[in-house]
Parts: sequence; C-alpha cells; structure tokens
Amino acid sequence: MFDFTIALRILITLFIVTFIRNAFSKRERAALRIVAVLVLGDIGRSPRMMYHAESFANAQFQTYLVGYAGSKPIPSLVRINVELVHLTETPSMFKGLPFLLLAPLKIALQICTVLSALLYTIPRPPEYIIVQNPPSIPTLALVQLVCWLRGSKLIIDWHNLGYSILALKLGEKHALVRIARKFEKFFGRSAHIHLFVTRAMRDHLVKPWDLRGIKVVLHDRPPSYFKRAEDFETHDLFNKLAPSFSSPSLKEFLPRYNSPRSTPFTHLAHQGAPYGALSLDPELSDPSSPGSTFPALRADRPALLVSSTSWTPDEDFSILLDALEMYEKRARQANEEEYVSSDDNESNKLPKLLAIVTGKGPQKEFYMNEVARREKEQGWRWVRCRNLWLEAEDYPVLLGSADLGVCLHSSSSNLDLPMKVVDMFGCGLPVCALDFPCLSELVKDRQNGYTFKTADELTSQLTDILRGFPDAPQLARLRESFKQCMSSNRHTKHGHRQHRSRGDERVQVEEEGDGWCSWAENWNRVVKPLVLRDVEREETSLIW
Ligand SMILES: Nc1nc2c(ncn2[C@@H]2O[C@H](COP(=O)(O)OP(=O)(O)O[C@H]3O[C@H](CO)[C@@H](O)[C@H](O)[C@@H]3O)[C@@H](O)[C@H]2O)c(=O)[nH]1
Repeated sequence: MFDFTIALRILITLFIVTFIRNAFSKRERAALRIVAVLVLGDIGRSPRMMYHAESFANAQFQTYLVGYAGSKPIPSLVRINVELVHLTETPSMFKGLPFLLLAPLKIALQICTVLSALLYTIPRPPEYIIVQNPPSIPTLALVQLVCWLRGSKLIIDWHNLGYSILALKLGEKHALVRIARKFEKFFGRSAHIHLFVTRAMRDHLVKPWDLRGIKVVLHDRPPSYFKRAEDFETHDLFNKLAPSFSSPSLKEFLPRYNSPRSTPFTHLAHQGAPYGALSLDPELSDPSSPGSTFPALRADRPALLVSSTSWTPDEDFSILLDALEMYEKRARQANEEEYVSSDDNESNKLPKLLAIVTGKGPQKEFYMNEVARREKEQGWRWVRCRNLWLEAEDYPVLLGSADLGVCLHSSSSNLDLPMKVVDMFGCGLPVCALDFPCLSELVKDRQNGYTFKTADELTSQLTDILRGFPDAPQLARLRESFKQCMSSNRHTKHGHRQHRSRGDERVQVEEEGDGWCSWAENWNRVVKPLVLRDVEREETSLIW
C-alpha cells in the first residue's frame, strides 16, 4: 500500500536540501524560452491554462503544464508537444476527514508535490512560470519562492479571488477567510506580469492591492475550432452518444431513431429532398438506396438546451431545475388537448426540451437525483435533463449543435466571467445567463443573449424563444441579432496601445477592447509581445 507518511518525509527532506543548496549557492539563471504553466487543479478541466500552454508552445516555448491528471486534456496539447507534469493527488483515505483537519494535510502534500514538480521534474529553470489564481494557498507563495530560487519571471493569471470562494463556504467574517485574503494580497502583489480575466478584476485589484508589475486584461476567448456544427458533425456526435440515450425514460421521450442512420436530432436525407419531410420514409433514410444521402436535422427533433456547470455553490442549479419544471407545466398547457382550444395554432406550441448539462463537480449527484425524482413523481412528458461529460473534441460539437445555452454562473467575487459562455458564443450559440455585476462585459441583454435573475424569468425566456420550434420566430430573431452583435464586435473595438513605465523600462502594453476574436488572436496581440520582448529588443539592436 502507498505509504503516504514516508513519501511526505522524503519530499520534505528533498525540499529542505534543495532550499539550502539554492540559498547558499549562486542563483540559477533561467533558461530562455522555457515556461511552466501551473494549475492546482485537474488539467483537463482548466481550459484557460491549457490554452495558455498551447499558445506558449506555438510561440516556440518549451512548455510544461503542471497540474492534476483527471479529465483528458485538449488534443492539440499532445500534437504540439506540451509536456504534462502530474501532481500527486491527496490519498482518498483522507477525503472523509473534517475540513479543518483535511485542509492542512492537503496543503502539506500540495507544497511537496508542487515544489518537486517545479524544482526537479522541470530540469532547467523556466524563463516564465505562469500560475492560475485561485487556488492561492499555497500556490502563490510557492511560485514566488521558486521564481526567487530559479530566477524565473512570474506571471499571475487572475481568474478569480481565492478568499471569496472560501467565503462561500465559511462566511465572509471567518478568521480563515481573513487570513486567506491577507495571504493572497501579500503573495500576489509582485509579479512580472498580472493578467486579468475582466476589466472589473483589474480595477478591483491594481490600486487597492497595490499590484506591482505589468498589468493587462486578457478576456477569455474561444479557440478557433469552437464553431457552429455542420449537420454531419451533429449526426456523428449523436451516433457516438447513442449509448447515453438508451434509458427507457429517454427512449420514450425522444423521436424514434435507428443508429447509425438516424439519431434523435438527425437522419440521412436525399439531396434535394424537402427539408423536414424525410424522417418517416425509411427508403429515403437508407444509405444503401441509390443516390447520395447526407445527414440533415429532423423536423421532429426536440429543442436542445445546453448548460455547463462546475456543480459548485456559486452556480445554483436549482434555478434551472425550477425553470424546467415550470416549462413542463407551460408545455402541457400549450400542447395538450384538455388545455388547448381549437383557435390555438401550431405556432403557439412548445417543443419537447432536452437539457444536457455538461461538467463535473461536488453537487452533481445531489441535483441529478433531484432531477430524477421530479421527472418521475411529476410524470414529465415535455422535458428531460441529463448530465454528460464529453471528450474534449466532442464538447464544441455539442455546443455547436444546440439551440440555446443556459449559464448559471454567479461570480463569488463578482469579478470573473463564465468561460462556458465564451465557449457557447464561439459555437454561435446565444445564451440565457444569470445576471451579476460585470456580466455585461460579455453578455449584452437582447443582443447576444438574455439575462435573467430568477427561475420565473428564465422560464418565460425559454418559452418565448422556443415557441413554434423548429420554426421559432423569436429564436430566429435572437440568432440574427447574435450574429450581428458578434460580427460588429469583431470588426470594431480592438484594443489600443499604451506605454507604461516599469523601472527604467518603457513597456508597450496592448490593451484589449471588447473585440470578439479567437483565443490565439487575442493572446498573440496581448501576451506574446510581453513575453517575447527581449527578442524584439535583440532584433532592434541588430538592425541598428
Ligand atoms: N471536455 C469537456 N470540457 C467541459 C465539459 N463541460 C465543461 N467543460 C469545460 O469546463 C469549462 C467550464 O468550467 P467552469 O469551472 O464551470 O468555468 P467557468 O465558471 O465557466 O469559468 C471560470 O473558470 C475559467 C477557467 O478557469 C475562468 O477563465 C473564468 O474566468 C471563470 O473563473 C468549459 O469552459 C469547458 O472548457 C465537457 O463536457 N467536456
């Protein structure tokens, strides 16, 4: 059996020896063009850090991505040779301990495993270490120490504030929250570069925390392969997902299909056949019949709603659950004979609604049990809700195949924006998003989506948008204004250059505007010039 205490002792001894050796010998000189990207979390569930790693590697850096193994990372990391360095997990036997006992044990192990990764596994000192905050404890202190020992430059990527997440658990006034805030402020103050996910976060931190270093906003943006799905991609995806839709309650809910020729959303159609008139004709759906067939959306498909959540307390899933329950009631009123008068026409009907919730996290089991309970006890006929975790390459196809996205993110600090909405926008998907301060940096109400505050409001938005589906006029209008909003953003407000003083240097910083573009375009414009500044300087001095 794995002896945790022996491993811990070995790691602590190694750390002390290294520390003394480094403290009393000449500091190492960092090697140019090596970067360590550190996240104290599951690498595969840390999209922004994976994108940073990809961008550094594309800028010819030898790139190490340090974090926990778990979900599969994006495939491009393997292609471009990013080296994954895995941290040791907290042994599962500790997981049942109370928080106040578990926390120090977990931190002790984190200290050992992070130091061993940054000091030993990465053989030459990196030029840059870029760290995700939060979590802040113990990471911020560790990276400051390693940068001091190895002569690396620190980049802090401010995603949110660690102490504000702890406050959700312990309450704002708790002594540990106050200590965590002081820790974050002290160890987060100095860095070579501070990156912020929003302007609101930059403004909140720069002056009040007296941050030192280059400070620049880098909004989340989707990679270029996040796009609207073609019908054949939707067809392939739902064929692949067929085993996840095999439960009796889903089978009776979804239109009949015959994989691989048809799925609940698509079928094989003949070129030139009228849209929507095909699914009932088995001859036409048979790929072996003469003439070319191609996958097309079926007219009797349910509306597809996608929501992604980390199942944490700052994303209150009960809002969506209540909204789905109310949608079920309204769909019965709109569609079922006992409620509908003969004057009511088709365009007032509401479609069946399949909500797919992606994501992993602590509250998943609780809420999915609640979904199953309500579905069964109330005999839902118009709504189903299922949780899935998709392979990294399938996740954008699901978003690109959906009709509407829902986001329940409410920031613990009111300073960070949901990456999942960025993903949805990249896939051409308008969203209904829970409102909170600073959301307007991303979601413009009634332009690229709707904002809501309560389950009631969300239900009204769902029914308005989906009424008459698949020929839903409100959905068509929303898609049109979404397209206009994103394309006008793309061509207008790009950033402007600013000069900032940094010691005796004048630093040119590209300030980001609201412009919509891909992650790579944004990173190359904002971060690349900062991390390759010495190259520019060398090139300039060669010219002169
Ligand atoms: N492969 C896969 N990935 C998924 C799936 N579902 C969600 N994800 C990944 O999980 C991310 C959402 O994770 P959250 O933890 O819910 O992030 P967020 O609230 O939307 O955004 C927060 O984290 C970002 C990244 O750390 C921050 O950049 C952002 O500011 C914010 O703090 C998505 O962007 C996507 O990359 C899935 O089924 N499969």
